[in-house]
Amino acid sequence: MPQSLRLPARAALLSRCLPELGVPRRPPVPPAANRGPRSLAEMPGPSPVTFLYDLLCRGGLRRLHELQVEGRARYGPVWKASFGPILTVHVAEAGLIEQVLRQEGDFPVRSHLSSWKDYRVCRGHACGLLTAEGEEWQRLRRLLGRLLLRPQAAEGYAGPVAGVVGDLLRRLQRQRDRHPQHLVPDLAAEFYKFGLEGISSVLFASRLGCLEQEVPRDTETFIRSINTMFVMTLLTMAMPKILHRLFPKPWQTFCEAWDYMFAFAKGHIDRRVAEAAERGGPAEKTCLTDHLAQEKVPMKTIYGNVTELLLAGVDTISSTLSWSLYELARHPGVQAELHRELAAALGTGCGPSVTALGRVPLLRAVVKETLRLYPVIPANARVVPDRDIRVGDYLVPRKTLITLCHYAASRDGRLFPAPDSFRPERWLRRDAAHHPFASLPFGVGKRSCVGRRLAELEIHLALAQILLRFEVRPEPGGGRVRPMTRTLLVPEATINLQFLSR
Ligand code: HEM
Repeated sequence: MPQSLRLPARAALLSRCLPELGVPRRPPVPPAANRGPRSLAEMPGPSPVTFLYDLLCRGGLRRLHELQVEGRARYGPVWKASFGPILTVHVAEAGLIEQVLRQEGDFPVRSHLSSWKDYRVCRGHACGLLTAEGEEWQRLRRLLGRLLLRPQAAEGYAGPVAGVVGDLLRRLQRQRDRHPQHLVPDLAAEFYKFGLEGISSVLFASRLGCLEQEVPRDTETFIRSINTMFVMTLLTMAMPKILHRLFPKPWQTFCEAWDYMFAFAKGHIDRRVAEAAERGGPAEKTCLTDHLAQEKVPMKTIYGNVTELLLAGVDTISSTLSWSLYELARHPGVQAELHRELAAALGTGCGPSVTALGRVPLLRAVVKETLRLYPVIPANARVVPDRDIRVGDYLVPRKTLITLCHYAASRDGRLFPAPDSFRPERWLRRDAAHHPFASLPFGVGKRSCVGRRLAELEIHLALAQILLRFEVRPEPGGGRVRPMTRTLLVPEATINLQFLSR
């Protein structure tokens, strides 16, 4: 690894503390020796027909993450492919992902061809932080960054989140007590409910009852709508718009799922705002909706943002928790060591605090390793709208969609020996091969995940409490569960684990 690719320690520390500052400045990657850049026409890649064949006949959209690995093996770290009507340049190597992200500019654009944005335009909804662009995005980002990303802000949510973790434990206990083998079936479904309850406690300071014995029907429908919307996202993007008229079902289903999510969020926001108006003063417990209302953010903008935050806080948390426990169950040695460290740092009896969890680096390493193997967002994207950019040996024309293949990059054997193995210890002693852009589950820089601190808080608190209370084991006779792409990377089959009391 060239020295220039390693982050100076202080810059790395600064970027971790202040992700808002953007991608840390480092010298640009030097051009290939004695050669001008190649054009897009010279870039290798499958023909549209081959790509379509791969998609439709070899496992479809669910295998998109594997196609990243195959693409890199076949064409090298940069290749082009047409995804339906969209031509996209795939970049599947840490150094080149870094090169793209360093050129993303002041207002990074994730994608200019998004069915999510089309839906908002179609229904007249405001964009939230996920879908907004330009100065509108920057205004929202400053505001939400202050309310979610500052360490003190996220720690302020520890109380409500700990309450939700308590409910999760009671629910897991009930589920495993019901089963003769102490199995909790379909863990991801349990953690969807936890994710939704957790993010709602932060957004509305109220509880939805997702973790009660009887789950309210509207929360079940909300979770189903998220699933449907994600399944339809790739399909609606891959279909040229003209086909929406000929085969209206996918676009209709996609819109109905969003309609439900917007209506669900609006109901909760309106209730919260009405309660505040009735009280005529600040509530005892404030929440993000209160903060946005106090900042005089227009209601339409609050609806747009809260809907997107609700959505962003469900699958991401569920997938990460499910895979973490799945891998810990398959690696009893790591689980035993983590349990030992948690018990030593937190003692038994009292619940873990954020400060105490900071004394368990293995917990953080387990989550990082889980997200390296199963990045919830297996492929991200960037578009540089106003200039051509250099990517490796190529000059990529402005406005080209660039797919950042994080799944392939984080399973690159040159940077992660035994790349398909779960080895959390690799994060405890970083070796010379460490590259800061090789595993970027939360992204990096100005447009990185605004919910990162909240997500880590939820995941760390939940894992610590679960492991202090239970030993998790694989389902007796259960097979290997692989990931699949459903826009996000999720388990292909249900993850069922045994929960044995400690
Ligand atoms: C394990 C959990 C999570 C993972 C792995 C994750 C990952 C990501 C990634 C990769 C991005 C895109 C970054 C980029 O384009 O550079 C992102 C953006 C975002 N995430 Fe998360 N996320 C998680 C949890 C959450 C939670 C709990 C929330 C809600 C509070 C959230 C809210 C958002 C928002 C609003 C954005 C858009 C930020 C922007 O465009 O400025 N995420 N997330």
